[in-house]
Amino acid sequence: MSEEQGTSTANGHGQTTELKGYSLPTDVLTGLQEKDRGRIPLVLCACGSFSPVTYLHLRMFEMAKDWARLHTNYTVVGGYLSPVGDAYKKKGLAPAEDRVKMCELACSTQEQKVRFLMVDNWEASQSAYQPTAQVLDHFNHEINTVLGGIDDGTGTSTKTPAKIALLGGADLLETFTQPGVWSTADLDHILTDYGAFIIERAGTDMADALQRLKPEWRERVHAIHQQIRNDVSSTKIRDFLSQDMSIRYLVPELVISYINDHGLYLKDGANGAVDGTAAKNGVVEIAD
Ligand SMILES: Nc1ncnc2c1ncn2[C@@H]1O[C@H](COP(=O)(O)OP(=O)(O)OP(=O)(O)O)[C@@H](O)[C@H]1O
Ligand SMILES: O=C(O)c1ccc[n+]([C@@H]2O[C@H](COP(=O)([O-])O)[C@@H](O)[C@H]2O)c1
Repeated sequence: MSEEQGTSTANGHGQTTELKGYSLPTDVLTGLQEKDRGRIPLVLCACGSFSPVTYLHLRMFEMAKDWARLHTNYTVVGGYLSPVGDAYKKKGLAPAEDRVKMCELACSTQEQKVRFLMVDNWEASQSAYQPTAQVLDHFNHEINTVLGGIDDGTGTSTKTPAKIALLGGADLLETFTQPGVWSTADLDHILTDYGAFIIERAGTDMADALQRLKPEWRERVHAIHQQIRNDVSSTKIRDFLSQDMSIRYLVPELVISYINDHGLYLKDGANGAVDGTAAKNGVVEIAD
């Protein structure tokens, strides 16, 4: 994790802390290729707990990438997992440092030639909770202002602005209309200025969730059906771990090793770590 600098700035939502030495990872952010001429570069940003990251989290990017290529004028040039910070305090949340590390290990399993996924630790490193609108503003700033955009593929080093969009599952979409969860101003900003790519999820009626949105927001949502359904969830993974059941082929092998080495998700029965504290260093507390 990056070291905090001590200065903090308020930017209309909450506090963000400037992180000393922070820079957005861009190692596998690609430029537009010759074949993409005329298309708009798209950067997908998935915000979530990732406690732990699963193969479905990685697969969401593949589904959205295919969908964008087949049904839109966008081309995905990069994807970011942005694990939420410890201040989120959701049940089952392992420490942010561990969740970032597990996401990095998961991304390291990508095949060299087709790599486009990265992990950004900016959100996870903040001591204050960062609303998703603010996280998307962060990505927009880093990619379109700091980097100046994406190489447009003309061979002239000219850059073109990238579209930044939120990537998530249908359960996230469902929360958009649940009272008291999101601020209307934030949703308006997220959907009007960025847009969302939403993956169908078992247990959520995506059509109904879409119908509940204001029409002007609905048209900013790309709703993607899972053609091969995968119902894995981090909750189920934590559940399996707490019962000493196998999670092999649901979670990348390197992530499984990390969980075992750090004794994560063994505490408090089915829901694993509570309030951001995981059972660490093999010290296991069994719930009654
Ligand atoms: N099986 C799935 N199908 C579709 N979307 C998914 C699936 N698993 C996770 N997602 C989406 O991935 C994003 C980040 O996931 P998150 O970390 O919240 O995982 P989760 O499995 O929902 O976690 P938990 O079980 O701890 O609530 C969310 O937008 C979520 O909707
Ligand atoms: O910004 C908001 O107001 C907001 C409201 C609800 C959820 N979110 C984000 O949505 C993500 C939900 O993750 P999870 O694991 O709780 O499904 C997480 O990144 C939260 O920060 C964000």
